[in-house]
Amino acid sequence: METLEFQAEARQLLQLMVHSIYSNKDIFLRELISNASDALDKLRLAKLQDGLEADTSDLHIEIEVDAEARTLIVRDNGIGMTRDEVVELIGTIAKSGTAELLGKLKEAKESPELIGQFGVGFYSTFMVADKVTLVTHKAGTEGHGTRWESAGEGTFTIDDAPDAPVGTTITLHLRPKDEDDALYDYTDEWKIKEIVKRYSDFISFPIRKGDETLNSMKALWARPRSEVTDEEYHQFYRHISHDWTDPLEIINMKAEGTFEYEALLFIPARAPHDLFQRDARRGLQLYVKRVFIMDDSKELIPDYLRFVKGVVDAADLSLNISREILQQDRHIQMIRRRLVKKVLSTIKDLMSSSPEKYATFWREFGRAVKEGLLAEPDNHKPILEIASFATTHGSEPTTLAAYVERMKEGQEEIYFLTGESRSQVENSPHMEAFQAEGYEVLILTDPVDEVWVDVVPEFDGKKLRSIARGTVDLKKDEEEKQPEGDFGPLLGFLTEKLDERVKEVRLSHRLTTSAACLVSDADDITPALEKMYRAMGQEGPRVKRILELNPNHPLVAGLRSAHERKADDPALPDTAELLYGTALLAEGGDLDDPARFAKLLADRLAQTV
Ligand SMILES: Nc1ncnc2c1ncn2[C@@H]1O[C@H](COP(=O)(O)OP(=O)(O)OP(=O)(O)O)[C@@H](O)[C@H]1O
Repeated sequence: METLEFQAEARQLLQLMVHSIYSNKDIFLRELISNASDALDKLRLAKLQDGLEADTSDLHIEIEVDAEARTLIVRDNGIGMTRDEVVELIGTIAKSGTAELLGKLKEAKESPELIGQFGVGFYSTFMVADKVTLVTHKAGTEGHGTRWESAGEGTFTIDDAPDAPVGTTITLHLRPKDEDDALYDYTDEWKIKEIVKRYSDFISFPIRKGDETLNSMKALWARPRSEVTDEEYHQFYRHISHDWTDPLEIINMKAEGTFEYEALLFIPARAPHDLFQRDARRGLQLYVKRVFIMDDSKELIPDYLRFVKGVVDAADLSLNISREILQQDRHIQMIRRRLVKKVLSTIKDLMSSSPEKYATFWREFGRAVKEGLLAEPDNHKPILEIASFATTHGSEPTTLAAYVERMKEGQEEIYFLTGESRSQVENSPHMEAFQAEGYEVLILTDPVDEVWVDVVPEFDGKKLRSIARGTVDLKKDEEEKQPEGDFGPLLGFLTEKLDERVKEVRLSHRLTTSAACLVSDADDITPALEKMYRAMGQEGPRVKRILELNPNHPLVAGLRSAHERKADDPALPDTAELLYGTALLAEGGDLDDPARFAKLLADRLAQTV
């Protein structure tokens, strides 16, 4: 027999379990049944796909209690574990995010939703037991099995188990019952029945106690929606998603005819902590004729809808289907298209039927959904229809349809400005004329916004237009206040002086109070995008922008007269640089040489005091 130590993080998590932070301790049984069900799925699959020799004629889960000895046993005849697997899977928790979870748990005392998000699984047994024994024998291995035992403190023991049958048996040595602490008598037959019915009814293998089968085993996705309670759906959602919070929306689909499939999808109520982590688990579960085939099937749902959870059960696929074949399978691609369509239309329906749910959805997942504008050009329309954006119109986000409805007479384009934050965008000089003239501007501050706006040309026939690009002329029909004097020579002079930084200096129609601003040419990439490419390691040529001057600003008017009086005034090039630097700072940009700018400014200020 060997005594081993739990890994540090596992130990901390166990501590939390022993000193029970959960108010609901019943769920330990759900976790054990869930693991057993997975093990049964795996055995059936190993036989089917890898030709493992195993008896799968009576796959089941068995529960046994002994009131006197105060033990509860959960047994399965599934895949089992090797000794190494036991040590690794049960003794360590190298799951990503565990450290983060522990940090958060320390702050919040009662936080089942946090635990649910990470799934402590097997360790939850220590809420109700002061000793846990696990005996297991891996299918397909000769010789003895393995016995693992722990009191949930620092260590566990591991030993040979000579006569262990294939599968896993877990014995809980129950703590004394303490109903004030929601610790019930888990040897009580009624309690066991109640828990199984509530949490595990849909499990597709029989859960037996004595001669009785406690669960109905009905595949939830095959039952008509009207016959399934929300509670049943929610438990199933937990089983497949390990998310404690109830889902926001449930989607049933059934296709008959040439290619039959059923799907049960869930839109979660909040984003998982790893939504934007590349290595996160994603994808749906794939079944073929009620037989579990694989988890995390990415082929069934595009990346931008990676938060959708659920099951697809296809009738006409081969049980031997591999991931490689899935990727090319025509039927799978068709199912995927239908699922996308259904998810998008469900969200669209939410917008009118339940605006609150929609708002939650967009807050949690909008950033991911917008990636779809890049990935699926064919779906621009349905994606834009369910999108909403911050706007200068008010503090609530707006849909594009609502924006279009509010467009001023004569306005033909949808205006937007990208930036790092709402306040930066709102205070940008580019905004001035639009605000002064009462045009609504969308405020786009997610990194993905910089990118999709380049590939989406229009919505509802209206062009999407960055107000920091190209020329603007908001007062087409009105008589414009003509600036006094001829700016030609000054503009020529500045264009030459600032040649390394800008491609042109011209007069602006978009400024009302600022002296100057920088704009991109209509077809050039924006500085933010340039920065993103650089951050990804792609060096490109720096794209020069255009400096626009406000002819009605005293500084610009003064500059014009100064240049007129004395074109070779040595102070003028410095002023040009200051003007450029100020414009860059105003939009939140970075100066190339801040020290030089500060010196120029200080020298200039010194002359005025
Ligand atoms: N009855 C069992 N038969 C075979 N393997 C098991 C069994 N119970 C647990 N395991 C193995 O131990 C691993 C850890 O189990 P645990 O319940 O701690 O986490 P999990 O099931 O992976 O995660 P979650 O609880 O979030 O589903 C499982 O992934 C599985 O590989």
